[in-house]
Amino acid sequence: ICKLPKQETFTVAVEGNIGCGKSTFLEYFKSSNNVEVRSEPVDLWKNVGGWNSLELMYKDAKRWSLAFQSYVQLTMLQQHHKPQVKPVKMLERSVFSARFCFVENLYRSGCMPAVDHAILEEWYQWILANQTVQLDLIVYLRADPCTCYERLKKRNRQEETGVPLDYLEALHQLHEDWLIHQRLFKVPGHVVVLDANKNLVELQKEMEEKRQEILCGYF
Ligand SMILES: Cc1cc2cn([C@H]3C[C@H](O)[C@@H](CO)O3)c(=O)nc2[nH]1
Repeated sequence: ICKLPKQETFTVAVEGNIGCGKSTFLEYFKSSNNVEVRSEPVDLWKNVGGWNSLELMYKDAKRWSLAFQSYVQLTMLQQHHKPQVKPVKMLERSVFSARFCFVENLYRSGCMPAVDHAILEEWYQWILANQTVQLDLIVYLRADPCTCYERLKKRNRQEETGVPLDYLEALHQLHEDWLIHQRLFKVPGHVVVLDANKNLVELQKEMEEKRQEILCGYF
């Protein structure tokens, strides 16, 4: 068996590209009675004071990505900080993927003005310095961009209808740099990689095999 880390609570973040299968993964772990799952607050992003900030960002990233990503930052922080009842807290993405994948992608692709990026970066540095953002393990659902693109199309989320394959390719590269090559940014905690190209049945088998590693977080 594996040993639970000495701290009484254990935080796992499920990371991966758009359409990689995170919701399926979270569904699977929802059934465990010692895990509490915190899905991405997409509904908040789609309705903040009556505005759909997600749609605005996809429609005009230059104008709205700072607004959207700063709201993502706030809501993700709230997810990190909601008091935990069960021993394992499983987050869908984190403040880390917000910064290293999504914000980085918007900035590098020229969709986010440098001043907006600089302001978000200050927020991020302050949060890391002043807030205890606990993260013990990252589960990386690693899938090819084309697989994600097929699933994104099938899911057919209204705000994502204009997302091109190369957007997913850029996000894929940033996830790989962050979680596999670990060149640019330090990864918090330990990374468990699952092959999310697999279909549901095969992926469930892999999740079962790695369940101990994911839930007990032995390193
Ligand atoms: C942390 C974080 C999650 C996240 C999701 N998204 C987008 C990708 C999907 O279209 C949608 C739901 O994940 O939100 C984003 O643009 N920036 C983000 N940052």
